[in-house]
Amino acid sequence: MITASELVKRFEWAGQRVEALNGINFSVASGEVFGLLGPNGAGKTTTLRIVMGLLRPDSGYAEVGGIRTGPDSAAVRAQIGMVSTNDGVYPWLTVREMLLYFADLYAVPMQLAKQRLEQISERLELGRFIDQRCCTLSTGQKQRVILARGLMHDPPVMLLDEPTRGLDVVGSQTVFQFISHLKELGKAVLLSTHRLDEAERVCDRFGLLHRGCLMYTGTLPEIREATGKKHLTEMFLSMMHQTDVSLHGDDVCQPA
Ligand SMILES: Nc1ncnc2c1ncn2[C@@H]1O[C@H](COP(=O)(O)OP(=O)(O)OP(=O)(O)O)[C@@H](O)[C@H]1O
Repeated sequence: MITASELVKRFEWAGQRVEALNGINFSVASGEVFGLLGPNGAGKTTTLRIVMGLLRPDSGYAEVGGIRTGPDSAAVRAQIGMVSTNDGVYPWLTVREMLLYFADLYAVPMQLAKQRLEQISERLELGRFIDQRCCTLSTGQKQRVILARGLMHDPPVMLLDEPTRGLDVVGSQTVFQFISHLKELGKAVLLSTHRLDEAERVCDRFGLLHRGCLMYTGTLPEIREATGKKHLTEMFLSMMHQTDVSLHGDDVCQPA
């Protein structure tokens, strides 16, 4: 459902060149949760933005449902629900108004949108604050609304960029239960997170990203075998140590 092929992205900033992605490859099938894990600045958000079609790669490509993504690919965006903590909610609309407005933007018929709203509201427990203005919501409530918004047009693909950022344990738990639910619905889910413990529970496969390189890709047993480490946290630390050593005086990292 999602394919990333040899994605390369560089940024120029204040005369400095940043190699945000160095030719990464992965795929995510329907009904699969793929965890894109990496430290700050590894290139996770850049990857998600390319898949969403918000950024154009310098080379390589991303496809969703067999269609190349890019800033002009409205057909691709209709297939994707994007959840990012940077997304604002409309402060003066109530939760209900905002979710129905987003359904309308995606041309979902009003009757169907209302049905979806009811189902999603039940699943994410929005009922208590659904008629409250978004500016009055707590961080956790707002995040549940953002998750709901990504689902109003029932897309086959969900991109979740740090969906638990700023949430407490209970809020994070709700989000991860929601991700399991997306999997049951047969969605292809691309998840970027720092919550390695939760990722270990909910993801089917992983990509360990560091400095724009996908160092390891596979199921947990496959990455365990490749790294000789049991838990994601240990794999993660070992990967960072290895690349820090190999990057000394060099700008190119070597995926394993
Ligand atoms: N628009 C931009 N202009 C310049 N540099 C950028 C831009 N967007 C991203 N970068 C750089 O590209 C690299 C990857 O950034 P990205 O946001 O993809 O990382 P990330 O893995 O999502 O990090 P985090 O976990 O901190 O959110 C970083 O060095 C970042 O500073």
